[in-house]
Amino acid sequence: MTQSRNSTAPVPDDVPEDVAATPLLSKRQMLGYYDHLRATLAAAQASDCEGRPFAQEVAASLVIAWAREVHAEGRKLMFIGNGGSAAIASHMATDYSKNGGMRALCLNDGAMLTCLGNDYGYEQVFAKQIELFAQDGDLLIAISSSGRSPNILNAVAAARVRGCRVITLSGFSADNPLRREGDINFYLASDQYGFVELGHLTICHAILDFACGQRVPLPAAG
Ligand SMILES: O=C(CO)[C@@H](O)[C@H](O)[C@H](O)[C@H](O)COP(=O)(O)O
Repeated sequence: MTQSRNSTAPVPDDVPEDVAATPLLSKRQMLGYYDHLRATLAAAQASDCEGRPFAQEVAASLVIAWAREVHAEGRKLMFIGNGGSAAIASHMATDYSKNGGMRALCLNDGAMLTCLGNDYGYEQVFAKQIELFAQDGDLLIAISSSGRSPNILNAVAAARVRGCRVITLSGFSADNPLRREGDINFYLASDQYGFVELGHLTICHAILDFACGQRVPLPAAG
């Protein structure tokens, strides 16, 4: 065992040379990242379409109530996002269906995306699917870190035409356009994809876990 250069943590002898030669992450750096993520999440903002602020827990409770209502009325949840947010959309559609017992899907099918992108342009890939599949009373969950992706904004507009309710999750600039478009808008004040994406995933997952009655240890008072 040797010692890493910027930490007191021992490095196993069998670590490959090229890894050992790379400056190692310090535990302080790792904890700093985790702390920053927690602080970003704790400060997450939620508002309605007029920009009136909600407490995070009120917004989360409303989402649970709406998701149950949508299901009871035979309607569905639709998740959309690009890149890392597409992965969140897939993950959430799976979990809201399997664990939450709701009709939930994501609009990420590869053949559909390439077809619509090729035929109508990438800016229409979600809007066209909403025109095809959305019903009055469905709930669209639109996830975009920048809050500026045209295909997400177009999808929200298409969902309105169809009579869907909309929940948005965004980040980066506080005046990003998506943040004004949902009935409920979650916003994370960070300009880094990692924090915004992890934050969005955490918010969506926490809402589902609470909806499923999962017990979570409460933080110490004070
Ligand atoms: O993490 C990253 C950025 O490095 C990507 O996966 C990211 O999700 C993609 O660049 C997306 O296209 C970003 O779109 P959006 O979330 O800002 O709407």
